[in-house]
Amino acid sequence: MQSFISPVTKAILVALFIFAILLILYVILWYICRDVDCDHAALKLYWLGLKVLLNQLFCRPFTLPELPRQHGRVAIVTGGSRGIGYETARHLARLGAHIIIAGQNEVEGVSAVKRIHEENREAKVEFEQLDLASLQSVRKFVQSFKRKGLPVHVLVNNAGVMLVPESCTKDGFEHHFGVNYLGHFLLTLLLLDKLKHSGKRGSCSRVVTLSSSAHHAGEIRLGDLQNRHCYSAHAAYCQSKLALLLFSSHLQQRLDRGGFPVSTYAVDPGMVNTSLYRHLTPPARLVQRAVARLLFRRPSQGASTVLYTALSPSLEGDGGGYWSNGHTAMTSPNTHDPQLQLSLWDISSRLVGLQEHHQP
Ligand SMILES: NC(=O)c1ccc[n+]([C@@H]2O[C@H](COP(=O)([O-])OP(=O)(O)OC[C@H]3O[C@@H](n4cnc5c(N)ncnc54)[C@H](O)[C@@H]3O)[C@@H](O)[C@H]2O)c1
Repeated sequence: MQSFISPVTKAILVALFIFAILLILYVILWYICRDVDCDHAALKLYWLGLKVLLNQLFCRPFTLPELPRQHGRVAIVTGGSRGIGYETARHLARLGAHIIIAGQNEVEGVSAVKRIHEENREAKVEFEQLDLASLQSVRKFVQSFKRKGLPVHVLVNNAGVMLVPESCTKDGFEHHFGVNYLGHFLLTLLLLDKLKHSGKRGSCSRVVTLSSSAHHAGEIRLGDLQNRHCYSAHAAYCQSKLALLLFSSHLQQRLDRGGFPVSTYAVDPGMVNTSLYRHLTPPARLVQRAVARLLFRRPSQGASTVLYTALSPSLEGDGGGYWSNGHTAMTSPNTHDPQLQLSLWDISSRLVGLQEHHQP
């Protein structure tokens, strides 16, 4: 049968249809966010999530190439007892590395160690207590690790929380800022002498930090890092992920200036089906659960770019970047602002009470 609609009219109708769908989705998001929003942070985060999901629908997940055996090498994975961190630790253990799972929940940590041992009797894996919501706990973890006399070749700053209700860490910092960012800032800098001594030219030790595409919706307000002006858990999460990205990039510049054999990588694991989403508002959680099985990545897929940046010889000496789905990815423009990086670094050092000699 002959069609009466010309190709141009067809294209216009398709474009109008897509526009209408996007408009409807935007209005739904706006409705879901209306009670929790502040400076449209929630709306921006969910809109971003929608774009990432569409991208994941059409883009194949990155397939991890074969990675070298890791015998004699030591890796620390924060929050390695579940989700992306667990899959990262499991894979590293399979490759023969000695793994320290660092987490705040001992029961979960011990169970993760047991599961890895069940799969691989030879695995060298242990759990160590680390609560990133307490600077004292971070310092205690580093002291206890240093007493073991082990080197550290890979540090994976993986642990994180998202959209927890408004609360403070033991040191009085906003929870996302304190756990996701400041805790890892202090941990990395306290371990830096170990990382410097464990790496060598041609085989740098590596710091892999889990950021997120959510950083695109983030803003660093140097005068209000605790988000006290107008609190939104959404804005706080996005800010913490942007701060991690600025930290990772600035740390690489400092290490390069000192000629130290340590490389840093910031990673977006994609949207992965883990317990990270448990604090979403009820309507958003309902939608997330409905689409998660179909569109979200599995934790092992989320861990693949983490493992790639942590271990791939092809990335040797190629630090300082932001990686997603096995490739370098675009960051938000303010990530490259050197003054912002430096100011954030100085403020963070002061907040965690870091001595000069710990800074590269
Ligand atoms: N899941 C995703 O879609 C996604 C997307 C982008 C970025 N990320 C990032 O990936 C990382 C891992 O997240 P996930 O999806 O596996 O989530 P998850 O909730 O499964 O795991 C988070 C881990 O962090 C640990 N943790 C939380 N608070 C801690 C604290 N105070 N001290 C020590 N450990 C603590 C938890 O115990 C857990 O092991 C996070 O940094 C997250 O922001 C995840």
